[in-house]
Amino acid sequence: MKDALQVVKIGGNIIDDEAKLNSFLKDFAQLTGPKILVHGGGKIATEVSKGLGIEARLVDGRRITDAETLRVVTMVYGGLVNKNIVAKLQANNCNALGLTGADADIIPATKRPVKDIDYGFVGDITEGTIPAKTLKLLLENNLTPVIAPLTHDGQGNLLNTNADTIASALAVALSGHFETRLTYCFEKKGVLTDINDDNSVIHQITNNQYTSLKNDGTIAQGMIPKLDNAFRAIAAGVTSVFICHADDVLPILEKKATAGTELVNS
Ligand SMILES: Nc1ncnc2c1ncn2[C@@H]1O[C@H](COP(=O)(O)OP(=O)(O)O)[C@@H](O)[C@H]1O
Ligand SMILES: CC(=O)N[C@@H](CCC(=O)OP(=O)(O)O)C(=O)O
Repeated sequence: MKDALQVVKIGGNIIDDEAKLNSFLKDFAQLTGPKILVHGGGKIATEVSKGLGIEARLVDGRRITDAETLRVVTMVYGGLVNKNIVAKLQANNCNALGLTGADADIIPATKRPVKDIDYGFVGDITEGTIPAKTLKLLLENNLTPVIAPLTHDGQGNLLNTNADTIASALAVALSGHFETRLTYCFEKKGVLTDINDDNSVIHQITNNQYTSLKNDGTIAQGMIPKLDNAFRAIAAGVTSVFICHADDVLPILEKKATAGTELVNS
């Protein structure tokens, strides 16, 4: 049987910590079969903005991206973070290829329309518009795409797009070609009933449980868009979706241990 495609997303709190990032990338490099790594980097973008005297503004976890901030995130996500990850993967014998969504037209998007809030240069991905062809070609040639959270509008403009959304959209687009597994890795053990207790992992979560835990405030902040994206992926044909600690990616995906939170479509 052909290996499943692994789409893995790594979040900003791990990327910001070199030792944790190195350890995660060493594990990721060992995953067998086709794989894609989508990275965030929001924390570093905020620090770099601050250093340049630009105040970072986020609404519901989404960065307001004016022209100056777009320049910062292009440098941070498309340059610094993406190329460092690629170099580290090469050191682990993983033939990585770093891309933004503009490269090879991997992720076309549209600038978010202004409603109550003007998010500026933030891109939304329309369902069914990601051409899977190029990624499929790269994967079939044993390359590992490393995707920065930048998309483009087809008119010469880069757009800033949440990395959790990109991971979900890519997994859905490729699920028509591969059995696809999506894993969100971050700095906690999974979705927790007590955010300060890593032993309170919810091992399986259904859509109904998610709604009630969101309503009572147990699930909050960045976990809300992450779970929205994760449930969208599973409803659209992605075989499995996990949310787990970056240290647990290998045991989970090699099915050697039960860890993290698995999403259940019901
Ligand atoms: N119930 C919960 N379980 C785990 N994390 C939660 C929960 N509710 C809120 N969070 C918060 O969500 C954050 C993850 O979202 P985010 O910061 O967007 O992740 P990432 O590092 O992948 O970008 C966690 O760091 C945590 O502070
Ligand atoms: C539009 C938008 O909010 N884009 C995100 C992209 C980076 C990201 O998603 O990084 P993490 O996964 O580390 O949070 C941002 O600029 O923060």
